[in-house]
Amino acid sequence: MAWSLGRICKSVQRLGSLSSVQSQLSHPATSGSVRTMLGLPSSCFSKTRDFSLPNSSWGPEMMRLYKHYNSQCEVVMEGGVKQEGPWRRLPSYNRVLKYATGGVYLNKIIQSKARLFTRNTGDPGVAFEYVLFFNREEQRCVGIFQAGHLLEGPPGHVHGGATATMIDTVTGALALILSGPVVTANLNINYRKPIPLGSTVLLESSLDRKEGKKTFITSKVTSSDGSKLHTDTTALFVSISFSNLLLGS
Ligand SMILES: CCCCC/C=C\C/C=C\C/C=C\C/C=C\CCCC(=O)SCCNC(=O)CCNC(=O)[C@H](O)C(C)(C)COP(=O)(O)OP(=O)(O)OC[C@H]1O[C@@H](n2cnc3c(N)ncnc32)[C@H](O)[C@@H]1OP(=O)(O)O
Repeated sequence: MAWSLGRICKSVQRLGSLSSVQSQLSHPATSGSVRTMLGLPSSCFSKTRDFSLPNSSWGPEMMRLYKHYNSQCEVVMEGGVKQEGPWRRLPSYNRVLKYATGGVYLNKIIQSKARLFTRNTGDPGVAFEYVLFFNREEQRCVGIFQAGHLLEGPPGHVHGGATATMIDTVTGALALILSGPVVTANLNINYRKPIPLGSTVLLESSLDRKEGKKTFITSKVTSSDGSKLHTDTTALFVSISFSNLLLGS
């Protein structure tokens, strides 16, 4: 059933409430948490597969880092009492809003087939495999990224655009959590060392500063053991009126 524009805008106004985003992120992630986080009913979402959970394509390094951060999402206290840890895993779906991004004016086929392009391959492991974790206290996000063989740029290495996509994803997620609806205004990437295809790398992003509508985030990509610097980045996100985005203006 198609959504009326009024209903979409109403939901989006709730999305604009940073406190609701923050309060949801202060609770353990569940499959429905993003829905609740965005203040949208389930009919606004398409597939519910959470792509940030391990699958058979994840290699040993990807699993090691995943377990490292995931184990810090919940800590067991004396007496076996479980308590929230410093990190939250961020669930990830291939479509957040069925009718987002000017979608109300788009061709219905485009609307129904549109997918988040980092999550649009059927076969696990061939392109972007990643999971994001958020640390509220430290105001930072980490991404663990395993680069599949379809992301080749220079022979045997990851395409710089694919790396930029992952940097945008991790810095964008942090900006969104900290500032509400934003768009990337500037992404300044220094490529220091190529990333071998098939390898797992760590993306770390942290808040530099906020100035009015602007949120500045810094980020680096390293090898999974942190010994090799692949990129360093500064990013600027600008707060937007989310309803303008939906209306296509
Ligand atoms: C995108 C949806 C966001 C919401 C998503 C919701 C749910 C998502 C859930 C999960 C997320 C899943 C995946 C997310 C993954 C990655 C995130 C991807 C994000 C993107 O991939 S997003 C697409 C690419 N992105 C664009 O498509 C932007 C096009 N662009 C514009 O929409 C405008 O250009 C805008 C709004 C940027 C500026 O609007 P404007 O021109 O009206 O300027 P405005 O006055 O508002 O600027 C205020 C202050 O920013 C300064 N400023 C502006 N631009 C600057 C620049 N480039 N360099 C330096 N400073 C700049 C001004 O100088 C002023 O500074 P001051 O206040 O100091 O004067």
